[in-house]
Amino acid sequence: MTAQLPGTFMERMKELLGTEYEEFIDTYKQPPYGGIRANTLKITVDELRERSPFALEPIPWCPSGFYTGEGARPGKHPYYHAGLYYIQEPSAMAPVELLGVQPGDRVLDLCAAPGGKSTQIAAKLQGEGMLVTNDLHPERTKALAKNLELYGVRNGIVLNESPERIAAAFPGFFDRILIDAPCSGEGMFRKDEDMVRQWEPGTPAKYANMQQEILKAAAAALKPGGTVVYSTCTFALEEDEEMIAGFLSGHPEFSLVPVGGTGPFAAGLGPLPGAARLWPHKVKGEGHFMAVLRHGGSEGLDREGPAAIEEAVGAGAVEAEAVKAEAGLPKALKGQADLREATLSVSSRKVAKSAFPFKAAAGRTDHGRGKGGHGSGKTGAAGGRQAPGSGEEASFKVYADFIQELLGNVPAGHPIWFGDHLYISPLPREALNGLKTIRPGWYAGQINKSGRFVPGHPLATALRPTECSRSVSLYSASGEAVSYLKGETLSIPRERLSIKEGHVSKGYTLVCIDGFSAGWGKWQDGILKNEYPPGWRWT
Ligand SMILES: C[S@@+](CC[C@H](N)C(=O)[O-])C[C@H]1O[C@@H](n2cnc3c(N)ncnc32)[C@H](O)[C@@H]1O
Repeated sequence: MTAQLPGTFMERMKELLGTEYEEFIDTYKQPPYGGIRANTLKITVDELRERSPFALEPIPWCPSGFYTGEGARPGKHPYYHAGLYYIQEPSAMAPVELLGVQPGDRVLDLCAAPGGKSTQIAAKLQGEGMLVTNDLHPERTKALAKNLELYGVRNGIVLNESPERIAAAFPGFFDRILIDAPCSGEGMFRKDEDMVRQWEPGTPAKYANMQQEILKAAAAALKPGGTVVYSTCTFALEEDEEMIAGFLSGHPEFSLVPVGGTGPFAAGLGPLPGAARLWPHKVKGEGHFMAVLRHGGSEGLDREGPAAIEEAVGAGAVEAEAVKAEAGLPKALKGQADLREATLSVSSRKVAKSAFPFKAAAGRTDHGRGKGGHGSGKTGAAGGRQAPGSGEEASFKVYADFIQELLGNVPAGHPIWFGDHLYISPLPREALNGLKTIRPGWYAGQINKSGRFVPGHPLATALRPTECSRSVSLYSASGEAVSYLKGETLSIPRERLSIKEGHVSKGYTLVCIDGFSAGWGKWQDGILKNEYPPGWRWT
């Protein structure tokens, strides 16, 4: 690295590390490590390993993560554009591994942009349960939303809120919360020299104040018995062990799950050996700190809360059980009869029309085909834009007919209309009322001026070719995949299409790269018209 490390920082590290200091400081002479993580929503770890165009070496703390080595350019391969892997700094893959996410969980990622850890959480959820992902900075939520779309996440909601407002809307709601805290970034100095330039001796204290507030909000949004993982990419004690020690002393209902000193994780410093550190002179990765915090809610309390709802939904005995289970619902839903809809996981199944109680919007929308090509604008406060209209049933029918032909079923979830744009959400609209919502769910598409349903790009990226009545696979090795990603029209003979029995060859076709969905095309008479959005194209 060329930037000069701040003297105060070096002095402090000498004090922290003692005899290890020389070894630590030598790491700044080496380049940072690069990594990718398999997106297991689309590809298995073994398959990625077999197909990878560059050498992969496993990362010890993340079963789906790999070092890519020098010379690899993972961002310049069609597989990146098909969302098969996320490019991520190796140490940054550790916090989500400690969060213990299971399919079906309700997970909140409070400081999420640009979405590295959110996409990792989504892969662990495997489409079941929900991910509410948030960032305070509006500009940064654009990349967050785009990453959820690129990686084929169906059950994600993107917010642009303060943690306090999220906690107020969702008290005691989430099973697991990740706080990948804004921090002074000392652990990233080798990778990001701008962080060195921005650092001042008072920077850690400035962030510590923010971190305290975020932890407080997370504690309020967590359900009894739930887990919070707090992580930073800094070495400063006041943002790491001291921050967590302070939190624990003010929140006796939480305890630290000891992970430091096990496997690849070094023990935490000073008062908190059970917290975990990744040191750049001990592992192949940048500096990271992690603490796993468990709420000690009693099993009994937990059973009366959200877990009881999940169970009731699973058993199909919904109506009677749901009434008991109000405790774990978002505030906006308390007192509502239809608790069932709050807990449906987003998996493919037939949905009765009566399961969609929300009105289609008759109002204006900012979801035109903008840069992202599929409604990339902000939706505004959920519930604020949509005017109840009489067109709900008609709009839904247009969508349902289209999607039934395309997929053979109607994906489960709550339809949320913004103008003519439809999202399928893991939560009902009311749960998001008053919150700045960037993406209320999986973007399905829009009704155009001619009254036809036009499928959105994120609908395609989250589908498997076997789900779709028409698909075509392009070869990454031949150059045709890159032509598609550049937006070119392709000649594709009918024999290359996979068409399900009873379906015609003409129409929207899922375009795949070596069998992995990448976007839409419209096939007719040997020509595949390109529907890959302009803002996503290969340049
Ligand atoms: C370390 S970065 C997150 C990286 C992200 N988790 C990932 O894996 O891609 C911290 C993020 O916190 C956001 N942030 C800063 N203050 C915040 C606050 N008070 N509440 C929520 N997010 C905040 C920043 O905009 C930044 O995107």
